[in-house]
Amino acid sequence: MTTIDELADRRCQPLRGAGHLLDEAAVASRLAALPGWELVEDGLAIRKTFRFPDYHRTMAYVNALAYVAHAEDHHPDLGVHYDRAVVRFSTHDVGGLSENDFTCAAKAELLAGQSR
Ligand SMILES: C[C@H](O)[C@H](O)[C@H]1CNC2=NC(N)=NC(=O)C2=N1
Repeated sequence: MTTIDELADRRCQPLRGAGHLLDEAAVASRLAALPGWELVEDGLAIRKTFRFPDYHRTMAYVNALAYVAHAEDHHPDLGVHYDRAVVRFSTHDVGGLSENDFTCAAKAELLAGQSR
């Protein structure tokens, strides 16, 4: 079984090409470690909506996540709203889901501090 800590302890790697796509079983085992994350777009991406009490806290989270994304050189698509942030990961250089998406989703999850 994959745990969220195992995922979050990894560092993103530069990946390019469809050879880095994760297969269905690999996606399923990683997704099971990420509470509230769902597979979207026919399995090409994962997504979660994080809810916050107000705009200030939403922005604090989004900015912290941007810092992590910069450090990992792997970037989420973000929907930013008053009381929530919609975080979507997919690896455009690979054309779908790679290890990097789950590494960063786990970091995004622990950063929100809502899963422990
Ligand atoms: C060179 C650099 O590693 C790549 O351009 C990275 C940057 N961030 C990225 N972010 C995401 N989400 N997918 C990518 O394929 C990707 N590629």
